[in-house]
Amino acid sequence: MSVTSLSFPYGESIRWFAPDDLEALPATPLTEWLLATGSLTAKLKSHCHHFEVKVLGEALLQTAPNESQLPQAWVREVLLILDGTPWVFARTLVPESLLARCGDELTGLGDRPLGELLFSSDHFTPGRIEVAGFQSCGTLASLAASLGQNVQGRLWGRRRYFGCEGEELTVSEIFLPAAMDIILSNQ
Ligand SMILES: C=C(O[C@@H]1C=C(C(=O)O)C=C[C@H]1O)C(=O)O
Repeated sequence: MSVTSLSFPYGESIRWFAPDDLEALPATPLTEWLLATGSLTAKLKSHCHHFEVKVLGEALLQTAPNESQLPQAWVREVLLILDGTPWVFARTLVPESLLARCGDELTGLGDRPLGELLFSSDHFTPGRIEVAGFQSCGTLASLAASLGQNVQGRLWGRRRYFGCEGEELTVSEIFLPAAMDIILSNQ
């Protein structure tokens, strides 16, 4: 699968909301995925025979506008691929101050799922979940198109906070059109 002629980073500036602050959440099957509190990796693996993490890029970068109070962070962007179909675009932001304490674990993941670290290590505590439904007119739509998935209408995603020694890293997970079609066809 040739991912795209675009280049990392792909993340867009997305306005996130607490679930209760949204006027409407999407259909129940998708909302269940958005609000699931366990590892998304584990949940995705239960829906496929072959699970793959494709790393799109990792680097210390400036954060997107309105994305973080931090001017820059360690950014990891991946595609989570089920039986050859990209289901999720994920973007993780790690504060530099956190890198100094547990950076090796986070920056040395490679194509191992981040969730296997976050949900196995005592260093990290899963925190609050925010949700967003947005019209992507930027790099995420282009990325999806390059994957043969055309964005029709809104994309839905979530942003989760993971605490570590008084700091927080964030993991944003955007469900791509192919995933939304499959999830919503199970209504
Ligand atoms: C946070 C998790 O890790 C998953 C794996 C990611 C990665 O490898 O970069 C990013 C987002 C997650 O969907 C999880 O499994 O819940």
